Amino acid sequence: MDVVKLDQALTLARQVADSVDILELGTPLIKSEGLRAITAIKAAHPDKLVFADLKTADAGELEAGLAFEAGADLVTVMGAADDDTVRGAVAAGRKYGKDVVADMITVVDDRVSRILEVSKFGVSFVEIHAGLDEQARPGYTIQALLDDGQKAGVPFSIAGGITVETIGSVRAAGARVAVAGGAIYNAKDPAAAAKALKSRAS
Ligand SMILES: O=C([C@H](O)CO)[C@H](O)[C@H](O)COP(=O)(O)O
Repeated sequence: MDVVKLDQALTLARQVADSVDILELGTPLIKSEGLRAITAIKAAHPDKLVFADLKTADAGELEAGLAFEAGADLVTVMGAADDDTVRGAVAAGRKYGKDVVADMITVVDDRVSRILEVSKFGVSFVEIHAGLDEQARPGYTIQALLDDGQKAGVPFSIAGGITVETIGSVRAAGARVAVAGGAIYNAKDPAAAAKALKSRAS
């Protein structure tokens, strides 16, 4: 949910809840509304996994711990961060019994090697991710993300402009989680868009 107001996020979450397993709070939403957004979404949807896309770049244990205290079930730490930042976030995950995901956004050169390194630090999975700015460049496709997921051979999610046309290939590549943002929140009918994505992913 890359909306920036909590009320928008609560509305969106309610619209799509029947079709999603995880509610992910995008980084802009957390920056705009703070950790209270995590608490509010979890309170409204206690049956869903709440994923706080912190994209932590430093102080991994501290930041991940703050999000877990607020109610997050999963948080992201930057895969490009210092090894000890990733390890710190994983330590917080172990303390709270929750999951840490290494977001591989910005890791482009030799991404598979870094995926294999961070996987050894105990993250639950890696997110192979092309951010909104990378997606906006001409010629962008999701294929390079899928190829690296298959090459790495470790649990992974894909984020990078997944659509109803591409979500089947994400599943076929073996992804554990498909993260869909704009395909849902930019749709005229987010509930119908989420339902269509789910039907193509199952
Ligand atoms: O993580 C994301 C981005 O960096 C802004 O927070 C997006 O939520 C993620 O890329 C999924 O959104 P779409 O790419 O629009 O599907």
